[in-house]
Amino acid sequence: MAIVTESQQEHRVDVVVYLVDAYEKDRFAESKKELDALLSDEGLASVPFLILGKKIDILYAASEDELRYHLGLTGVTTGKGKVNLADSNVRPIEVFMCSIVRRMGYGDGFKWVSQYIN
Ligand SMILES: Nc1nc2c(ncn2[C@@H]2O[C@H](COP(=O)(O)OP(=O)(O)OP(=O)(O)O)[C@@H](O)[C@H]2O)c(=O)[nH]1
Repeated sequence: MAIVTESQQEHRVDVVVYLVDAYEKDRFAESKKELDALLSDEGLASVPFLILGKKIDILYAASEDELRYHLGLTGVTTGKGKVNLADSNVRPIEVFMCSIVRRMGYGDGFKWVSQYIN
């Protein structure tokens, strides 16, 4: 599932938040296909992508590295913390793991992506 937020006035997309169920490993291929389509959308070329791997509270959910691998993001993600990409042509993209029921993880992701929204 992707949540695309647009600024009200300019109809400009500010960020893509892409949610993947870390527990449903048999759907990773499908998730990768959808994600790849969004990543190659010219209209989103410079838009930051926050990938949220959810349901990590469930036993056997994929680890962050596993999810990164299955989504084809190994070596592609741009780094957590403060990473200045303003002078580069690199689109910010990062994976954060979370549990909605335990209310954990997603805050770090939104904090990370907020540094790239003007
Ligand atoms: N344990 C757990 N349950 C969650 C989490 N996030 C959502 N759920 C529950 O999972 C159920 C289905 O919600 P989602 O998976 O978010 O819904 P969805 O993505 O529209 O469903 P699918 O398209 O079928 O994957 C609901 O009962 C949620 O409360 C989580 O992080 N941990």
